[in-house]
Amino acid sequence: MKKYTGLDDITDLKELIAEAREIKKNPYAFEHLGKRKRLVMLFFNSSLRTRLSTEKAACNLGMDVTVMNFNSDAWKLEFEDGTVMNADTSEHIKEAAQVISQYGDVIAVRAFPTLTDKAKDESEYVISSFEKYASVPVVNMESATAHPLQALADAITITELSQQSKPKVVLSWAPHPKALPHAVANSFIGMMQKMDVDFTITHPKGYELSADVVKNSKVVYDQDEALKDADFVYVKNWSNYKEYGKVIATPETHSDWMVTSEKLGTAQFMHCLPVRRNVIVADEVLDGDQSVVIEQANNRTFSAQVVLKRILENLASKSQKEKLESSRYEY
Ligand SMILES: NCCC[C@H](NC(=O)CCC(=O)O)C(=O)O
Ligand SMILES: NC(=O)OP(=O)(O)O
Repeated sequence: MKKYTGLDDITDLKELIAEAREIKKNPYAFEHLGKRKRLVMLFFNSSLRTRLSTEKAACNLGMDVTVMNFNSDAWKLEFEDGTVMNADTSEHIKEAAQVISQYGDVIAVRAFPTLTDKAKDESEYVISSFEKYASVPVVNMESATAHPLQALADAITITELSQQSKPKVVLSWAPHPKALPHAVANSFIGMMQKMDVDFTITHPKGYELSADVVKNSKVVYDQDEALKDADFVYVKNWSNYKEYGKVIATPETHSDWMVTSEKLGTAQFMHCLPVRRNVIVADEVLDGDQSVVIEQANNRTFSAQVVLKRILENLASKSQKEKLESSRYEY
């Protein structure tokens, strides 16, 4: 694996999940692979799971880790080409990405969307600029439109906990007071399209996600109908996509979309966390036996670790090739 910025970087999902599960059984088996390799993690937004699990994954592989909260600690970055930088941005991504590439062997970035400028968000200008100007592999720790490390952890969790060969998985929108990104839902949908599952999406009318993401996945507007006989219910809020970034359906107008034990039936409950109790989901669900959110978060370590392992292996084979080529040149 050369990088991990989206689900398209996965060539063999089944193998990747199987390998992540092996790593989970034996997390230190490759503790020498990352020796003298450094992961630099850059956060433009808050994080609990991604920050701690990705650092743990890197350490399990013997890597060193540097974490930087970009907004509070670094210079404000300019991403536009040819700008006269006489306002509030102090450093251009062109220099920053090249400089960071000298300090880190892998760069991981978290950068949420503006939720005000759809075109800018969909251009993924932050993570794609890092990809463009960095000379080392880039890992997506949740960008404007995608959260592929989360989706891989979700796929591991469903594979581990499924009691059916083709489980019924439902992604349900739920209300939230704030405008939230589409990234988690987008990547979960993309992942379910790659898996052998019976997949349904449910949300209020008008809350359609990008057609480029949903493709031909089934959408059912009646939540009760969608949830019928589900094996896994994945709940997530997202802000309106058409009226970009707006909160049209609120916890007040759509409290009936909150997931309760009655709605869940016999399904297992999933959420990427953090989750707002009694807004997205009732206490009884999170505190009950059918919630798998803690194990789902545990799998973030193994999703990050399998990705970093594949990237480190690719770096090792690249440097092996370079050594061979330079020794050929000497003779
Ligand atoms: N990384 C996991 C989810 C991050 C983000 N959630 C949030 O911002 C929730 C914040 C709050 O509930 O205040 C999202 O939906 O993409
Ligand atoms: N699920 C997830 O990405 O959590 P954090 O935002 O806490 O990293």
